[in-house]
Amino acid sequence: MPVDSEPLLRAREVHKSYGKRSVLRGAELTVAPGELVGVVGENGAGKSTLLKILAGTLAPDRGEVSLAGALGYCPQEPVLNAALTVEQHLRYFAAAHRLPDLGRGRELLSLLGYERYADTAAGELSGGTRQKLNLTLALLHDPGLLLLDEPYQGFDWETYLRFWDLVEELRGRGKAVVVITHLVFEQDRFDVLADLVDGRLSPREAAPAEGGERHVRV
Ligand SMILES: Nc1ncnc2c1ncn2[C@@H]1O[C@H](COP(=O)(O)OP(=O)(O)OP(=O)(O)O)[C@@H](O)[C@H]1O
Repeated sequence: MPVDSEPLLRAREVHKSYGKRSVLRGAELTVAPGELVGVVGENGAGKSTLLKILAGTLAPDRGEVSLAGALGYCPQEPVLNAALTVEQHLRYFAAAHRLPDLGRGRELLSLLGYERYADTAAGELSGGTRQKLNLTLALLHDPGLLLLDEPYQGFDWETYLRFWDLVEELRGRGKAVVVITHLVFEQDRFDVLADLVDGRLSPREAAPAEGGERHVRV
């Protein structure tokens, strides 16, 4: 993706405190179409807080976040209705997004390998399958930007690999993906690793894109 393409996300000078605990102190991030950004940092560094602010579910004390286009957000804790089945969740979210049909939802069920749970209530799903539903709902309306807070927690290995295939497919269509990750071994998948230290993001070495330069614009 050319470095001068219009960003899908731009966060400037984001500050956030919980009481006296100052968590974010001027975090900045810019994400371009097709980019895959990993947010890393110690436990408690403020990664989830940052993602909530980027997603608009938490207000910053100060700073600015601008988004271009539709957003998909997968929070760490699935926000599901225990009494509704997987299929009912798809219907509910498809209606909220005014989608014409459940085609994409069914495709994601198949891609993530949990079609057999379509008629199971969310409250009866395993943790990993609940997470698959969480991810499906974030992806349902085919957003341009995805914010994923440790999206593969509880995934078995095959699903984990399918998840990354899905991310590559999204990137191939110009979608940008921001993922909070703890897994050191997967960090060479990212274009940019944004390390959250002392409330600010700084670029960390990530694997160079094959045959080309890498654009680090944190
Ligand atoms: N609602 C809240 N009220 C008070 N303090 C909070 C709240 N949410 C988070 N914190 C505190 O803010 C800090 C950052 O939390 P956050 O969950 O954003 O970190 P994180 O980097 O995502 O952590 P982890 O890697 O453990 O998931 C922590 O010290 C946490 O205890």
